[in-house]
Amino acid sequence: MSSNVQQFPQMLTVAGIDSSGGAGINADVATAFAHHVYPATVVVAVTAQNTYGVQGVQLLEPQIIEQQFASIADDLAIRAVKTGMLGDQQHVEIVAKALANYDFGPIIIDPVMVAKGGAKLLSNEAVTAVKTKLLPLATLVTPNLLEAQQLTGIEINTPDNLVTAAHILQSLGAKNVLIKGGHAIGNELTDYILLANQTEFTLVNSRVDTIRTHGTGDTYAAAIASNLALGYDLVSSIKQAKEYLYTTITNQIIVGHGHGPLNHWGRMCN
Ligand SMILES: Nc1ncnc2c1ncn2[C@@H]1O[C@H](COP(=O)(O)OP(=O)(O)OP(=O)(O)O)[C@@H](O)[C@H]1O
Ligand SMILES: Cc1ncc(CO)c(N)n1
Repeated sequence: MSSNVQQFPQMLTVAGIDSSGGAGINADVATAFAHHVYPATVVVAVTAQNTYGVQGVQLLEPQIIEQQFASIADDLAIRAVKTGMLGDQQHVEIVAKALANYDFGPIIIDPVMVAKGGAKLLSNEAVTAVKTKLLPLATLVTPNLLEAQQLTGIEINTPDNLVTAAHILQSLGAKNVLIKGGHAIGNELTDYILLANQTEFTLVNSRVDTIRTHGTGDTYAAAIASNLALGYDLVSSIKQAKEYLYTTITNQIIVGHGHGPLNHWGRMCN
């Protein structure tokens, strides 16, 4: 019998595992597969979590995190990397050191701070490390409104403040900035993008009336990283990622009783 050999571009996610399968590394892996991209993983944290909230967090020992990076770098050909939940200052620093050391292609930093139910996924002290160690490495940083406020110290309550915050994130070293609007009030959600060449644009979509939005931020960043691994430029990677995300929100699946996960088969339902 003849065999079939195929090659898929490889991406890497550096984040936490969600036992309920909807966010973190689980969302990233599902997103990569849906894009026909092969996902490698560096596990930084294990969470006991469901659609109601986070019940437990365990950060892994530094040595096994460093070993995961080395194992991947020694063997795979990673074309894009994204980071998610990193936990505390020490782990942010370990990850930043590894990302500076190895060439995994474009670096998407999703500065995950708080889970949907309000549980902290990044300690307060770690915010400084994200600013000083991770943002200078970022090809793209993708904060939500609260994360953008924390990182810049700016209260984002007007479109002007939003633009100011994006420029501050650039001055901290992130080349491109995407501030997500999912936490805004109202039925129209706007993401604001400021590119390295100072071009700016927005992506606007209507809010889907659903509580099943567990893992939206992770999925968005993982879809951008997948598109970059496929060879798309940054702007089309962002736009296509947004479309992918929307299909996962509009085609709902029923898992759990709270903030349920997205539907990564969503594209096949349309
Ligand atoms: N109910 C919704 N309907 C449509 N789009 C949504 C909805 N909720 C979130 N989004 C979109 O998902 C993206 C991520 O939104 P958000 O600002 O909530 O990120 P996040 O807080 O990082 O997500 P997470 O809670 O997974 O960490 C945004 O582009 C936002 O417009
Ligand atoms: C492990 C993990 N990473 C990220 C998030 C944010 O969506 C979460 N809830 N859990």
